[in-house]
Amino acid sequence: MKVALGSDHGGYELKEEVKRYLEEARIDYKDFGAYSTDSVDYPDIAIPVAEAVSEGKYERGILICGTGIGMSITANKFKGVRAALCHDIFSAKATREHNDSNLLTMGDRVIGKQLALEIVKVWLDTEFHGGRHARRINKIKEIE
Ligand SMILES: O=C(CO)[C@H](O)[C@H](O)[C@H](O)COP(=O)(O)O
Repeated sequence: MKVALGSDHGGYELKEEVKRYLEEARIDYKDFGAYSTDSVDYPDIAIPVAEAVSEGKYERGILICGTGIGMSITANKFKGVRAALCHDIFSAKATREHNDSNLLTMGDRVIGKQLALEIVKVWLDTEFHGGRHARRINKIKEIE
């Protein structure tokens, strides 16, 4: 699995932790920035990451800002991107099983590092359940 990873300045510290986790787990990823805590506009990072997922260059994306909201709003503008803002384990698991979400967003100013890394692990490891959920996703695809 290839993961496109990005953050703005508000999510930089957590992105670096997620990078360390992906490296330890031997999961292939590309860091699309930010590369420091210098202020950057979240769409400037969300757009290339969501585009890469939309075009199928990366199977999954992870975007982190202060709240995860700006990243989620931006990423969900892209065809085929199903971005899910998750700050708990239940939602992270459910959004994979039910929504086949291909992009995870989180807020570094909202949750702690340990919970965030557990969310990343569950979200990456959980399979889509298909069935009735696929029918619902197809209805979303029809309006894209
Ligand atoms: O996009 C956001 C809110 O939806 C993010 O939390 C940003 O990180 C935040 O808006 C950045 O705020 P700052 O005051 O410029 O650090």
